[in-house]
Order: sequence, then structure tokens, then C-alpha cells
Amino acid sequence: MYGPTGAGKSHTMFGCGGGGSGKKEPGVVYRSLREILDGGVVAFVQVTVLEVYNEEIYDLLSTNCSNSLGIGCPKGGTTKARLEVMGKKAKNATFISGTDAGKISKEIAKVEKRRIVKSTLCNERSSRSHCIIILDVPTVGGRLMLVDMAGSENIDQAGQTGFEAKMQTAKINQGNIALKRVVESIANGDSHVPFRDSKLTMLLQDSFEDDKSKILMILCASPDPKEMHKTLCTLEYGAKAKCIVRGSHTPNKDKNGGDESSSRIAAMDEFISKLQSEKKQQEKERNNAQKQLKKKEEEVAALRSLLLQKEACAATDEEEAIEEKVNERTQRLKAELEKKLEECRRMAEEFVEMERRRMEERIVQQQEELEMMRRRLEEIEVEFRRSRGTTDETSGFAKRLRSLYSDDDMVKSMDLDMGNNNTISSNLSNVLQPKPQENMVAQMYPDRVCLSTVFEEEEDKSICSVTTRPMPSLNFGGLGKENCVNSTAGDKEPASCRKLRIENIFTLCGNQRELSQHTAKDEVLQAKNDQLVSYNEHG
Ligand SMILES: Nc1ncnc2c1ncn2[C@@H]1O[C@H](COP(=O)(O)OP(=O)(O)OP(=O)(O)O)[C@@H](O)[C@H]1O
Repeated sequence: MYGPTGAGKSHTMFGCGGGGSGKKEPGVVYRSLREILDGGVVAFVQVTVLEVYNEEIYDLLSTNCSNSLGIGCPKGGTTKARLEVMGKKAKNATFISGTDAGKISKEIAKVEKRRIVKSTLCNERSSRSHCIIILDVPTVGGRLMLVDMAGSENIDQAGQTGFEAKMQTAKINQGNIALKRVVESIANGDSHVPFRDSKLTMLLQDSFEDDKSKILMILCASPDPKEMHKTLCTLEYGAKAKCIVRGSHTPNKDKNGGDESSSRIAAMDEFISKLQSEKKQQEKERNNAQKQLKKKEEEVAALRSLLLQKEACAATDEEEAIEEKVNERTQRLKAELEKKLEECRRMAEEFVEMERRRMEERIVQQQEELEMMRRRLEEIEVEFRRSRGTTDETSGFAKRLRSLYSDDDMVKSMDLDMGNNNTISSNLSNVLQPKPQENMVAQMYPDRVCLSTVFEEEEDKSICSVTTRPMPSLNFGGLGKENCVNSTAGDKEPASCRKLRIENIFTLCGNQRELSQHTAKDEVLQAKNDQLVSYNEHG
């Protein structure tokens, strides 16, 4: 029983509510006795009650007062026998025996009152001694030692004054401190355990050293909050006592002749097995932790793969969006291209229509000009006939022109009917003769009239062209105007001159197509003539 003063050690040990076995609340001593004797198995016990006070052992059951001490004797005045310690036991200790738990309890209750108590500031009946009740059961060879320790206390807190009182408190604490050292030494595995530092530890040595013994420590703590620090110290002491591995630290020579090494080895084996069990537990926890870690890693991997899938989907969506934009833009550009093409087509049609209108206007204009030219020729012819004194209007060049242009075909304007070219030629010859009247007409219309006659010798045809337009850019090629006007069919003029005239005629008429065709035809004929001449010359 361990704890600070006033915590309830004596109350737990002996109970309260009356003396002997008749207590309403019996303590551990009476309960144990009843359990041993009333259990039906064991019918006999020997009880010894000892008190350790000031490092002396007193027999509370002895009535011999020879060794009695005056100090601290209960009111009853009964002296207590002081005992010597022999080995680990009190020599000549008195015991009471019996099989009746009630009677024994009453005797114990009597001697309980013989314990030395004193009123302190902490406890009105503070035990000043350690009380040891030893229950021997010879029939089974067992022993139960119940120890009610004196309260560990602070001298100042206990209000102790005077030298003797302080010495008494110091002695009490000596037993407590010695027991504390023994417990710590055993717990630490020291080779030396200080059992002999106090009488209390000497009497308890068997209990600590016997491998078969069991030690139960009851810690008492005060409910007073002011005693908190004491309660903590008490708990620390109890925790230290729990670490005791009995039998491994103290020499033990058992009855079978075994030495301490066997018990030490057993203790070591037990310690090793304890460590192994702890290791197994730790490995189990580690395996569980690894499983959880693996599970977490799998979850992380799954989440990563999910993230990658999401990113891939996002990339695909982005590509699709880009492709869709490209398609949309392509469609828009195609539409714009179609629109532009349509616009170009429309512009081309407008241009063609405009050109067609312009050409029509030009044709109309040319027709008007031809008509005007024709009328002018008629006037000239009338003038010419009048100057000659003839009135024949059915012949002549003007008449022929009138018949030719009776229909409005502009193409025929350049393709004169060659079937009657002699007449035309003669008429033209007449018309184009450099006669005084003609000169006169020419003088009258110097920039409006220009006549040119071409005789196609090879085809025996003559082409006559007349124009009343201003001469745009006629090429006379060194030929005098007189030569051009006065040319006849019989004249031997050079081919270049003849070509030049034809070009002039077509230029005047504005028909370049016929000009190119005629020129090409002329060149072909010229080539044939040259071949023929060459053939004749060489036979
Ligand atoms: N559990 C409890 N129920 C009722 N009263 C109790 C209890 N524990 C202790 N007490 C009372 O407290 C007082 C002190 O108890 P007790 O004498 O047992 O303390 P103690 O630890 O033995 O002190 P000390 O070490 O000084 O002897 C006593 O009057 C006791 O009746």
C-alpha cells in the first residue's frame, strides 16, 4: 500500500465502521482472511502482525512489555515486543492461528489500535509506522504479506516541529525511500539491490526475490487538487514498480540448487519474447502501413491516368475546334471566291455587252459615213458629168456603189463584185484620171477624198476602194500622190508599191482582217511566180 499521508492507505487496509470482523466496510486484511478461511479449501492460518517504527521491528501481537517503548504507545498502555531480524524474517515473532476468520479478525483489530499514530496537519491519525500483517498458510506453504506503509510526507507540510518529530518523519521517509530504491534497482536491472537499507525492505526481500511470488502494489491518491503533485509522484513510482522483472536481478539459490543465472536467463527470455512480440506487432503495423501506402499509390496512379485521359481529350477537342475553324474559314473563302468569280463573270458580260454596243455604234457610224461618202460621190459624179455635158446616170462608179450598198452589209464593202470589174476598172480609170476636173475636185476636197486603184494582175481582177474619211496614216512608201492616183492596169509598177496601195486601201476602210488575208495571199502568189520564173530559166 503506497501513497502520501492522508490518502487512505490505512483505510484501504483495515476499513472503517467498527472494530474486528464486524466492520461495515472491512479492509483488504479482513477480506483476505475471510477469503482464505471461508473458501472451504484451507482451514488453518497463522497470523503475524509487525510494526516498523524508527527502523525497529515490533511485534504487535506480543504482550511482553520487556522491550516496550514508551514512545508512541497507544492509550491502552500495552507495550510491544521489539524483534530482531534474522535473515529475512523477524526472529521469534508472535502469531495467532485458527480457522475462524471472525476471531482472527477481532484480534487483528485489537492490535491495529496499537499502531503508533500521531495527529499532523495532513492527517488526524497519521500512521507513524509501517504495519506488516503476515498470513501464513502451512497446509499449502503459502504466505500473504500485507503492508500498510507510513505516509510519505513533507516535514513542513506535516507541521512537524521539534527534533524528535523531525527525526521521526525522517525515519518514516527512510523506509519509503529504501523501498523506492529497491524497486528502481530491480527495475533497472542493477546487480546490487539495496534491501538492507531499511528494515522494511529486509522483511520484503523474499517477496522480491522469489520467482513464484506475486507483488501487488496499491497506490492511494488524495482527491484534493492541492495534492496533485503528490499524486503524480505516486503514479510515477507505481509506473516504475511495473517495470520490475522479478528474479532476474537478485541472487536466488532455490531449493533445487539452481543459481541466479537460470532465473536471469529466464527473465532475459521473457524479455526477448516480449521484444519479439513487440517487433511482430510493429511489423504487422508496418505491413498495414505499406498496404495502405500501396493502395494510396494505386489511387494516385489511377488519378494520374485519369488526368492524362482528360488532357488527351482536351487536346483532341482543341484539334477538332481548330479543324472546324479551318473548315469554316475554307468555306468562307470559297464563298468569297465564288462571289468574286461571279462578279468577274458579270463584269466580263458587261464588258462584252459594252463592246458589242460600241461595235454596233461604230458600225452605225461607219454606215453613216459610207452613206455620206456615197452621196458625196454622187455629187462628184454629177459634177463630173455636168462638166462633160452628159446626163447618163445609169452608168458610172457612183451607180455601182449605190447598187452595192443597197444592203447594209459592211463586209461586202470590201469585197466588191469582181464579175464586172472591167466596167468598174474602166469607170474607175475614168474617174481616177488626172483630168482638170478631177484636179479641181481634189482641190475642192483636199483632205476628204483619196482614190486608189489596184489591179491584180495574177488573178486579173481589180479592186477598187473609195474612202471619204480623213487619211489617218497612209503609207505612200516614196510614191508620189500622183503615181497612186494615176495608176493604170497596164503600168508596170513594183510589187512593193502595189502592196502598199492595198494596205492603204484597207487602212482607209478600217478592215485589217481583209488586209492581212490579202497580204498573205499576195505573198503566196509572189512566191509561186518566183518559182515559175526560176523553173523557166533553168529549163
Ligand atoms: N475511501 C475512503 N472513504 C472514506 N474515508 C476515507 C477513505 N479513505 C480515507 N478516508 C479517511 O481519510 C482519513 C485518512 O485516511 P488514512 O488514515 O487511511 O490515510 P493514510 O494514507 O493512512 O495516512 P497516513 O499515511 O498519514 O497514515 C481517515 O479519517 C479515513 O477515514
